[in-house]
Amino acid sequence: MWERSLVLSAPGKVILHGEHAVVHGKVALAVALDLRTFLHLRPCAEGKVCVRLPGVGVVRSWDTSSLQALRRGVAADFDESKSPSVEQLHTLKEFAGIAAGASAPESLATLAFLYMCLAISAKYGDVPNVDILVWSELPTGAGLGSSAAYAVCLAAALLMACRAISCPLKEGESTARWTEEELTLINSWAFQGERVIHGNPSGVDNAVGTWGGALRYQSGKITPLKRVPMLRILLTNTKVPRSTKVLVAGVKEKILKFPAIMNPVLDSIDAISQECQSVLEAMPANPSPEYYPVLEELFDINQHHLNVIGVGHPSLDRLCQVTASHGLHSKLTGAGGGGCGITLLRPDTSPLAMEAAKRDLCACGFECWETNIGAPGVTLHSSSSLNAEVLHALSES
Ligand SMILES: Nc1ncnc2c1ncn2[C@@H]1O[C@H](COP(=O)(O)OP(=O)(O)OP(=O)(O)O)[C@@H](O)[C@H]1O
Ligand SMILES: C[C@@](O)(CCO)CC(=O)[O-]
Ligand SMILES: [Mg+2]
Repeated sequence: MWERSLVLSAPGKVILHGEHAVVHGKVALAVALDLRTFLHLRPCAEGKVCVRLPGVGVVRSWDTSSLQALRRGVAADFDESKSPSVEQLHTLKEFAGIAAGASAPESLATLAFLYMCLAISAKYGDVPNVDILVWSELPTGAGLGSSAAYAVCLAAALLMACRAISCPLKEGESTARWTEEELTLINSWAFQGERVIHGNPSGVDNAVGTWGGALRYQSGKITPLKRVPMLRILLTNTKVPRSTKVLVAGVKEKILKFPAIMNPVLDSIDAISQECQSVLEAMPANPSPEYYPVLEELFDINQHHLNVIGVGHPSLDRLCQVTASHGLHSKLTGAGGGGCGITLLRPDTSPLAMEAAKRDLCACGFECWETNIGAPGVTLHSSSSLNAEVLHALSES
């Protein structure tokens, strides 16, 4: 029963290779991060739907009856296989008082919630009386899949509230996950949320948010990597804001303008992803340094390609130069244009060298931290299993 208060979470992601190219049918390799978005779901007694999104400054509530009426007005063709239409989004924007061309985080987050709430409930029953709070350990709009983690959490919560999927947490368990079939449904609705936020997503980010681990993604086909070695990755946030939607649209424009020049670059990125996959799958769990030169060279080549397709940024160039001065190799991750970069740490990278690199990166105004990759996908938590920080966020709400 979901009627009690529940907390669920989904991880962010790091794309090792294939960002942008994956939107055009090429291979991407992506891994789940140990930074998560959390959603607290509880029933709202007074016939209301309440949403609080402190990360983007949204506190909204609507009468369930007004959403039900709105749904009747736009619902005819809601389906998880159909893109949200311009007309549907226009109607939802008018209802929520969002300006036509608004692209601010709070507008997109509200629109994605409204779309998913109406579309999911249109398919599975009435608009549920829910109170939803979302908060995140992920920086918003920095290339770590915050939009997908948000959409995956919303999809799982709303599907549970509409009883389209089970509540898998048993008495005495601290965490639980859904069946493959249920995860497939969560993923397909999360993709719709990503469509509202991104325009034309490939689906790789929501796939990682749903399944977690490390995977290869191509045109909707999700293949878990056979073996993933313990990779140490330094994440650096340049703190330069950017929008995935705008960057993805810019790449499309460039491909249309210079197809003979850009398509070979996308093919080369595809080959990089495939080469990287072969290397990773051949590496032992605790790899020795001899595997690293190839991985480092692939980072360097891909970073040049990403600059060619127009998603670089001076802050990312700086990040690469600073780490190179410490013998480390970096590339942007996610949509680029600012946001985050990843630096490959070798097993023989000394703590001293890493501290020196971190100090120089921080001196540029960047924030950096070492991460663990391969985290679990969307998960339901019992309140006793939540860590102190999560409980604190809950008690503040
Ligand atoms: N915690 C959150 N609460 C509500 N909305 C969020 C949250 N995190 C992200 N979003 C939504 O996602 C948008 C950011 O998505 P965007 O795709 O541009 O960046 P990203 O997902 O962090 O990076 P990338 O897509 O490159 O991995 C925000 O504008 C907001 O609408
Ligand atoms: C830039 C992009 O390839 C990754 C964003 O994390 C967009 C997408 O795949 O939807
Ligand atoms: Mg995103």
